[in-house]
Amino acid sequence: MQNYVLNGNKDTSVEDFQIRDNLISTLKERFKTYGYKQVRTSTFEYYDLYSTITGTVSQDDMMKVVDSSGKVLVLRPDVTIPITRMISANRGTLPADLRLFYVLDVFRQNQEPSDRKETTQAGVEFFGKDTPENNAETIVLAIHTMRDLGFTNFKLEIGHAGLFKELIKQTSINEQELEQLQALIQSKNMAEMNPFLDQLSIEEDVKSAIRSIPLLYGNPADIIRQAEAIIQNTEMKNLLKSLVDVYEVLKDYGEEDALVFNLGLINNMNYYSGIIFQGFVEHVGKPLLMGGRYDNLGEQFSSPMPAIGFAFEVDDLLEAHDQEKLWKEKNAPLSILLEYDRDMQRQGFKLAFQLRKNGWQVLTYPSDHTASQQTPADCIVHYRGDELQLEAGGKVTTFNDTDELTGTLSEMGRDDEWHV
Ligand SMILES: N[C@@H](Cc1c[nH]c[nH+]1)C(=O)O
Repeated sequence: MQNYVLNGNKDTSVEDFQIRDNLISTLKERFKTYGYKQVRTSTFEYYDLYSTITGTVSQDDMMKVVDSSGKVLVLRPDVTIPITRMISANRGTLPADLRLFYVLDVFRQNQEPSDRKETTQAGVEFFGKDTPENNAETIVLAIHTMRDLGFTNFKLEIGHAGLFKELIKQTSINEQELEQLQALIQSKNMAEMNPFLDQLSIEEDVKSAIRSIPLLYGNPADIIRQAEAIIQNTEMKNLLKSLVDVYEVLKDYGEEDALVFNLGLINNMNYYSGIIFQGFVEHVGKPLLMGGRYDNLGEQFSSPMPAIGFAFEVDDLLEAHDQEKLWKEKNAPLSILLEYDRDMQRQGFKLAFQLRKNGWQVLTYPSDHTASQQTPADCIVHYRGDELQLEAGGKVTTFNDTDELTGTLSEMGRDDEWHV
């Protein structure tokens, strides 16, 4: 029989959803503490939005649909672009900094058929000037959130989209060669990169600067020193200086240990114009978060809109995390089975209402129900004509009134270790 399961499809079970939900709450709470407010953009967008602007998702990667009038639409392939469009169209020039976050599904057709086509991104976009403080604050938020998620062994790699672009300006290589070169740098494939560069007509010192780019990886202080050797002009000098400035601010946040400079870092999106970064966890080969400055994207809509942002890949975070328990048990409300005698039904429902007001999960059953139908719970409350009893941890306690019962349940609810 056909199983109708799409390649790369992932349904989410009750348990997985709980873990996912806790993870997302953790992200959202942290974003809010840095002043971010949640927004949402439409799932459907005009294909033209992505086909006419530069620095966007590759057209082959977009999932297309046709509406009833024959217009080609795409399922949201990126969030940064529509948010920038939305802000740029509504705000003209920004009167003040604007910090927005989102938790949204992103649809991309990957080369590998087994890859997910639908992923969830939890990200932030900070519309504000390119200053070391703004950039450092955004990076610190990424680090802070990684810590909240319980990751200890992670690194934030920092690079600059402009440095490489500036080097490329010194050459006359075409679009296709550039793509090839970027892929080689990204995979640090020196064995193929050297012969590839040799067959291009590029000046020797620029060539050797490009060659050293993938090697510029490591401790920020060391890399800053080494990078000076590849500087070709004042523009590049200023770009490097801007990275140093951000690094200096990050030191005051006390976060230098989480940082690595990677000047060979190339982010998939082409809209980045300045500092870029990615977050990695030990033993996981792909970045769990990526972001950077994209100061020129707004210009393609109505107005210039300097901005920086990043997004976590929620599905990858879930896979990477080996401490699922941490998320699973956090915030799980106390679950109560309330069994009432049929002639006490009205009072039973009233009690259930009171208990739910405390945020507990309450399931009600008449006391003559079949026990095998019962959903397991942390404890059982028996409400009989003359008695109010709590059955928990193998013990039965009798109460005089519902307030007394609620008091005991509150104590239990606070105790994380508590189980039936
Ligand atoms: N939209 C980027 C991440 C990002 C958010 N803000 C800036 N960059 C991506 O999908 O890779």
